[in-house]
Amino acid sequence: LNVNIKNKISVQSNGSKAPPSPKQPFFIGVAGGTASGKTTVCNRINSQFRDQRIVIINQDSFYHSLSDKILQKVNDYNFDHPDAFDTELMLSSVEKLKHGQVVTLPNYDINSHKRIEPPRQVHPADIIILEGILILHDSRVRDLLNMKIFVDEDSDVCLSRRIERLAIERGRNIQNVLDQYSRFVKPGFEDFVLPTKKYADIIIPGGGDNDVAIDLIVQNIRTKFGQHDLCKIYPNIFVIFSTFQI
Ligand SMILES: [N-]=[N+]=N[C@@H]1[C@H](O)[C@@H](CO)O[C@H]1n1ccc(=O)[nH]c1=O
Repeated sequence: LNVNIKNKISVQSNGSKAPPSPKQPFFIGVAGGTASGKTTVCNRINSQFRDQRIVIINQDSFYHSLSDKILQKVNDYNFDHPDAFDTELMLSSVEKLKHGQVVTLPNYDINSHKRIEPPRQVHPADIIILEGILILHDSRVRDLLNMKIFVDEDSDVCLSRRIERLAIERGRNIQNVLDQYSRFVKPGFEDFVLPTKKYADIIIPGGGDNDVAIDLIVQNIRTKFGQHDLCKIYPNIFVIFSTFQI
């Protein structure tokens, strides 16, 4: 075990003398079309980590509240455009979490299209997953992510899931769902979501059903955590090693 630890540290401390900084959260971005399987991917990753604290933050929480004026013509509102989101608030929230601060996130209600009470308190965690159709759109958000995932599902599968979810489960008028899809969701996917695929580190074909992809992602996070945990579990060895080095 000693040899193993020593090797790990020698790999770890490539010339860096200072003991490791307090562990920052590991940020994962999960983007992709609506109903592509993003939430399933997030939940399956979440279920693989019991000894780490994981928080999932939905980009949908950051939708701007709609004024009553816009609400009167909500069918003409484009929820699939980047400007529909309060990205500045999302950025400031992520920055705070990165520095170990507790944040208060808005609680957006998709039925009333408004932020409702109470807001959501989010405490810093070991792994923070940001999930949403346009998570990879803003370069400032991308720069904060340690891992960028794009969930790639066929559009017809996404549409059929969306009809099932919105019309069957939530009782929305199917014509209304199809109109919104052709006016906003499909063009929004092609203009804004699909172009962010090129920024992904990992593209998951078949979304949440892709066991191999999920396992590879979980293993990769574990190795990253391995490094992190080593610092956490053996901090004193780091000090000893760096003393000898000096
Ligand atoms: N319209 N439409 N689709 C958007 C978008 O594709 C999806 C993003 O998760 O949520 C949908 N969305 C978001 C906020 C809202 O108030 N209503 C709504 O339908």
